[in-house]
Amino acid sequence: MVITLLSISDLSVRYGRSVKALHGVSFEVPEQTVVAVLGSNGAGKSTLLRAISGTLSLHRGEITSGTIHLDGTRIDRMDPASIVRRRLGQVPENRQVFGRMSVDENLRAGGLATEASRRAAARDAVLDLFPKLAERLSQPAGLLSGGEQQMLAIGRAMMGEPKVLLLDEPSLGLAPQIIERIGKVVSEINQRGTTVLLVEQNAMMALTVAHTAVVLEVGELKLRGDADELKRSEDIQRLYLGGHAESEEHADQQQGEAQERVERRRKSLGVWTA
Ligand SMILES: Nc1ncnc2c1ncn2[C@@H]1O[C@H](COP(=O)(O)OP(=O)(O)OP(=O)(O)O)[C@@H](O)[C@H]1O
Repeated sequence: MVITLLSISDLSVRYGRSVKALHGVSFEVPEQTVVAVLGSNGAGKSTLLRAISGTLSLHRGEITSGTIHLDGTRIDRMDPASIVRRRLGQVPENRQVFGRMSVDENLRAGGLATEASRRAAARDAVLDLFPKLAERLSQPAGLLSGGEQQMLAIGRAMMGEPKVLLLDEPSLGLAPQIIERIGKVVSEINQRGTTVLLVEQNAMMALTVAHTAVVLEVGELKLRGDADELKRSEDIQRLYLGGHAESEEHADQQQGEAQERVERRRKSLGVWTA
C-alpha cells in the first residue's frame, strides 16, 4: 500500500495584496520517494516550500486557500517549530549555515528539536553520510567551500531525523562535479528511509534523482509524472534541458545563470527578510 507522507491540496498563496504566487496547487509525496519540483524563476518553488515549512509569514506571505497534511496531520496552520517537531526538515535556499559557528555547532543546532536520547545516533548517521564533515568538526563553517557548506546544511537538517526533507535548490551556484555528488547524497538519504521533496532548476540532476516530478509555471502546476518519462518529454527537453542538456556549452550557460541567481537571491534576501 502506498502511504502519502505529504499532501498538498488546492494550495493558493499570496504576498501582500497583489502578488499571487501559487494558485490551486495539488500533489502528493508518497513515503520513501523523491519528488522533484521544477520550474523557472518566479514559478513559485520557494513559496511552496515556505508554505510547507510554515515560514511564509517571515516573508510576508500567507496561504489564502487549501490544505497541507504531513503524515495525516494538517500542518498549514502550525508554526514552524511545531512542524519541525513533526519531523519535517528543511535545507533553505543559499544553505544559510552559521558561518562563525563550527561545523559541530551547526550540526548540534540542527538537533535541538530532536529527542535528547536520539541526538548522538543522529550525529553518527550524519557523519557517516558526510565523512568530510567529520574531519572538520572544529572549523568555522564559513571556511568551508560552497559544496561543503551545502553538505553541512543537509547534515544539519538530517540531525532532526526528518521523515520528509525539503531541499531548496541544493545545486545553486555549484560546479557540475559537486552537483553530481549532491545528487548521490540525496539518493543515499532517500535509500536510508527519508522522503525528499527536491526543488531544483537543474532539471537534469533533479530528474535523475527523483522518482516523480511536478512542474510549476507562474504559480500553477502544469505537469506531473514519472521522472524518467518527463526527462524524455519534449516540453521538458525544450524548457528545462535546452534540448542539448549534455553539452558542455549548455552546462556552462546554466552555471553562469546559476551564479547570477545566487547574487540576485543574496540581494533580495536582504530586502525580503529584513
Ligand atoms: N517576499 C516576497 N514578497 C513579494 N513577492 C514575493 C516574495 N517572495 C516571492 N515573491 C514573488 O512570488 C513569486 C514566486 O516566487 P518564488 O521565489 O517562490 O519563485 P521560485 O520558483 O522559487 O523562483 P526562483 O528560483 O527565482 O527563486 C514571484 O513572482 C516572486 O517575485
